Amino acid sequence: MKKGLLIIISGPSGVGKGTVRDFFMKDNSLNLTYSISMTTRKPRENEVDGVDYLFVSKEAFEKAIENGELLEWAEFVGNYYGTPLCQVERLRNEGKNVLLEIEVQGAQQVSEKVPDAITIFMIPPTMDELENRIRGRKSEAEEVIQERLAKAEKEMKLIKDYKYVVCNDDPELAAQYIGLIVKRHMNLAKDE
Ligand SMILES: Nc1ncnc2c1ncn2[C@@H]1O[C@H](COP(=O)(O)OP(=O)(O)OP(=O)(O)O)[C@@H](O)[C@H]1O
Ligand SMILES: Nc1nc2c(ncn2[C@@H]2O[C@H](COP(=O)(O)O)[C@@H](O)[C@H]2O)c(=O)[nH]1
Repeated sequence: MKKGLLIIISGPSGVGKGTVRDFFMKDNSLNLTYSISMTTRKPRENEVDGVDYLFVSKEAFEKAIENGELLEWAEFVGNYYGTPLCQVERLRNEGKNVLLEIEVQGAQQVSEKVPDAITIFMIPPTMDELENRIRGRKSEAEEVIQERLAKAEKEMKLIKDYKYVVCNDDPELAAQYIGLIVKRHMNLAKDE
């Protein structure tokens, strides 16, 4: 069986990665599975352990790093985030296309380890709109919003490291575009 594709989506916090994902994950023809990350961040009100993230303690996360259980990991605004390696490998070996929604340092680590990973950077129409979205979500305290916005300015400079850039103006259109990117690479893989 052919190994599944590895797709990375990065983009500043609040750009709408999760919102757009909800649209394209409905398309079964993309054969996509979402890789559930591990994090030390506290769950938001609507988040479920084992669905949105594996919520763990700092100690458990550091143990996972020590044991080599993570494909990549990074610290983002005071918390650890990482991708469990065995989950990604198992799913890809089953022929599933695996989606990682991770920030830029993690994306860089994965690109080095898996050079044929498909990298997509999601941008907002404007930075003011990014601020509106992150504030509109009402999930972070003011101090955290400020930190995330400052981080976003730095992350935007790394667009050049990604193969594709998708602007999330309309989430359905952005999802369609991501679907086309995945289909293109599925067709290329078929011909290999
Ligand atoms: N195209 C869009 N137009 C207007 N609002 C949007 C759009 N896409 C997403 N949003 C809104 O922006 C907010 C942030 O979206 P979302 O939580 O999906 O971002 P994210 O990139 O996954 O954030 P994070 O990386 O912090 O988890 C949400 O309130 C969402 O409803
Ligand atoms: N390097 C990694 N980054 C990750 C992972 N899972 C999520 N993220 C990114 O972290 C920020 C913040 O996420 P939030 O849920 O607290 O808003 C965002 O850019 C995510 O894409 C991961 O496993 N590794």
